[in-house]
Amino acid sequence: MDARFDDLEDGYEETHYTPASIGSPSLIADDVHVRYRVFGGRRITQTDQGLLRKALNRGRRHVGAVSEVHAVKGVSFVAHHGESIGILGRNGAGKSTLLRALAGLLPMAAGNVYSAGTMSLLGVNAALMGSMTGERNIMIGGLALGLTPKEVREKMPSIVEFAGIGDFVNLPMSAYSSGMAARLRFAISTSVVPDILMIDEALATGDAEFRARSQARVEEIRDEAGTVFLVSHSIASVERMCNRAIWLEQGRMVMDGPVDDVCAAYKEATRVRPKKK
Ligand SMILES: Nc1ncnc2c1ncn2[C@@H]1O[C@H](COP(=O)(O)OP(=O)(O)OP(=O)(O)O)[C@@H](O)[C@H]1O
Repeated sequence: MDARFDDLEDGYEETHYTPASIGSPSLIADDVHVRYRVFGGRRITQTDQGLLRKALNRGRRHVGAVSEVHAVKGVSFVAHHGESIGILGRNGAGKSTLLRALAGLLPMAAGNVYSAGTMSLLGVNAALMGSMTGERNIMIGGLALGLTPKEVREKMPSIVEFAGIGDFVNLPMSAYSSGMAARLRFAISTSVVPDILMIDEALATGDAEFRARSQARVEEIRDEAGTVFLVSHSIASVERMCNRAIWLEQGRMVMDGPVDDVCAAYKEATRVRPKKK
């Protein structure tokens, strides 16, 4: 067991949760591990200086220590159609890494992910191009989601309306506010109902009205028997939008269960207690 994991109060054990009324499995994560390799970051010692000189003489590009961050450590669960699963955890717990690995965007060091159906990851960094107009981004995004040019053109007005960007659609996205860009990203990514929608903090931006509309869209997707994953620092968002939650701590799954139980346990564990005098 990871030494720092012992610090967790009450020592929650990993659980394997199967909801009472479920659809068929949509995604299975089996003992998923993700490691990042990090170059540099250590104080240069005299030995390193010697190595550095040698490496430079040989014209190598990467010099310095290589270390590893074991960001996700053996996470397993089964997600079902019709479930909306919140992923909770403190900064650096491995939430975004897990989501990207589930979406197939990061290589896994070990383990497997099996999924049934199309996946769409909606993140703060989802690629839209600043130098292109909103219209062009909608076209490219739509094609990337598997629509034909004709289908994208048909959906264009509803995407623009949902995003609430009006005439800005004809301007380069570099002229958009961050909220407008986030709304357009959300509108494009959900214009085709994916079987599995993964949302990484993307709902944190936008005003109250847009948050309500995006929540309704997420519910629609869930109701169409899709599966939704939501990474958020807002426990309230997870409670509002999810029926199940997974809590990660330092890359490990601490708890998986009904959203109210997991949120209550997470709140209790992360509560700031006044120091005893
Ligand atoms: N590209 C990267 N290279 C090296 N280490 C990384 C990289 N991305 C993340 N990490 C490390 O992996 C661990 C998990 O990071 P991750 O971003 O998945 O956590 P998170 O729970 O989403 O955090 P946050 O809530 O702060 O967004 C952290 O220790 C982080 O420092």
